[in-house]
Amino acid sequence: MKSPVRVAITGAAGQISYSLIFRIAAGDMLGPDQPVVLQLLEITPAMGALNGVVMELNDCAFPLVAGIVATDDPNVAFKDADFAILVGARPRGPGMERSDLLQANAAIFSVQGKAMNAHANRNIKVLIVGNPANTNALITLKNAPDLNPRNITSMMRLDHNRSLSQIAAKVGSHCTKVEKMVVWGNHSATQFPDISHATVDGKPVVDLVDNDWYVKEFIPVVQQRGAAIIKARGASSAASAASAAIDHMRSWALGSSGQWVSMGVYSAGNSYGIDEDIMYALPITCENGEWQEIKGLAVSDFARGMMTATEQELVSERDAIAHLL
Ligand SMILES: NC(=O)c1ccc[n+]([C@@H]2O[C@H](COP(=O)([O-])OP(=O)(O)OC[C@H]3O[C@@H](n4cnc5c(N)ncnc54)[C@H](O)[C@@H]3O)[C@@H](O)[C@H]2O)c1
Ligand SMILES: O=C(O)C[C@H](O)C(=O)O
Repeated sequence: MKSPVRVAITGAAGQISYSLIFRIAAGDMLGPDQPVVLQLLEITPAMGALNGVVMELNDCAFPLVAGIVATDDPNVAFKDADFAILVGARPRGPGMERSDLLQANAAIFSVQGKAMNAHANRNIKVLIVGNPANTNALITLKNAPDLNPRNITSMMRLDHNRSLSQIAAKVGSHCTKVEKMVVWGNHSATQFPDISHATVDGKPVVDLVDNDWYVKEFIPVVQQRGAAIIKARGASSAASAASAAIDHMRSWALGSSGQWVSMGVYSAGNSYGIDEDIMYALPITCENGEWQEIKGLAVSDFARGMMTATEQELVSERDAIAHLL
């Protein structure tokens, strides 16, 4: 057995965490030989509910759980953390504009960025899930100047996985046969799920589907999938979001075995001419605990238009919270 690593999770009494924490505890994220200390953060009014989650975790008697910390203090939650998954965020309330949502979350993520900067392991791997995830990640990064910006990422893996499954269903294959999918940009309705490089069983997807399906069905379905789940379930995606967070962290920590994944990363130095001060999802491979951008992919005029639209949205989100950076 390895020595335990510390995994901080925020929003730990919420619905995503109710799936996420138990799967981490079962070894799905870091492997069956990696014990974990779970460091769970909630707001003070939710500490009772968090206590219930801790009771259930104890009742599972997970072999890999080496300790549990439940707290409403970010300085305690992030202490020596090796991994952090920031799920807790302020949801949009009635009458709230997108800019109000950005401001409310800016307050949360600046406090948490500062706490990680002060207390976390210097090599901490951070994933932001709480929406608006990319811009929350940018705020976190700006408030953690002593951490390597490469160690702060935002979640696009749910969009990536949704894309794999839509393509597999369309061509009558399995999602494990779909490779080289890329989702660019923001985790929002402007995201660009790009099939130009994708293959199924090695065959180009663009040869297997028609362009009308790609532009008029596939792209809008993936862009709007979060809203469709909310409509169907009466609540936003939770188990699938947790599963994507597990996939993101596992690929990053243990490697993606040459597979392409989509991750929201700090855009400095990107090879696609994207604004260099946003969190933008790029095509990525992971090896030895590091992510690498896949550089130099061909970009058609159509793709460039889509990549620019989602870039512009991220720039305007950054502008809306610029005074807080
Ligand atoms: N990036 C993605 O792909 C993706 C997918 C699905 C959902 N989401 C987002 O994830 C977030 C969480 O979703 P959920 O369904 O679990 O919501 P939820 O409301 O069930 O849980 C959120 C939890 O966060 C807690 N919280 C709020 N502020 C906090 C703070 N400052 N510190 C610690 N905890 C805090 C709340 O008390 C609550 O328990 C939402 O913002 C949602 O939009 C993102
Ligand atoms: O919470 C949402 O708005 C949707 C969520 O981000 C999702 O993609 O399922």
